[in-house]
Amino acid sequence: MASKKLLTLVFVREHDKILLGLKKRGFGAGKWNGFGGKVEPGESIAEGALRELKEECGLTALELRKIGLVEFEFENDPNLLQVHVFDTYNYQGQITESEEMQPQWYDVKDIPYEKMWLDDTYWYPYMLRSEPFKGYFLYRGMDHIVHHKIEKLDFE
Ligand SMILES: CSc1nc2ncnc(N)c2[nH]1
Repeated sequence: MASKKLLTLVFVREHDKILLGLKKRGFGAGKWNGFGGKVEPGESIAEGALRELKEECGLTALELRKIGLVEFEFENDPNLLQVHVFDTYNYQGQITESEEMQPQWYDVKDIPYEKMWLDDTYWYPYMLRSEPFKGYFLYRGMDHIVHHKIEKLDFE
């Protein structure tokens, strides 16, 4: 029976910069990524996004914008990961390294895609242009995309 796991991903933005975190342990360790994680029982997806952002880098988003949705499946694995992607330009707090993540600002021209998930190069351009999108990626192992699709959405 396939199961759907709800996850969040938040990108903190300045004009031409993006805050990424180097994952220090667990799934995706060693890769740069946005901030996020599992949505816990009893919290909304947005509440989960806010909680993970605060836990992982110390920032509180005062305004979260829904930017997209990315779904992942792995061959021979019944779990579907559904990642809800947000960005924020309006936040407060002190950027703080956590046990999970080492935060660092990047110029959007210098995003280290070679040290990130393969799928990022397909959908970051939509996210960076604030163009709502939906993507789907089927992985074989961790380093090979068998099939993908991506489309623009017209969110409200
Ligand atoms: C291959 S599965 C996957 N999980 C992810 N989490 C966050 N950002 C990604 N690009 C991810 N890809």
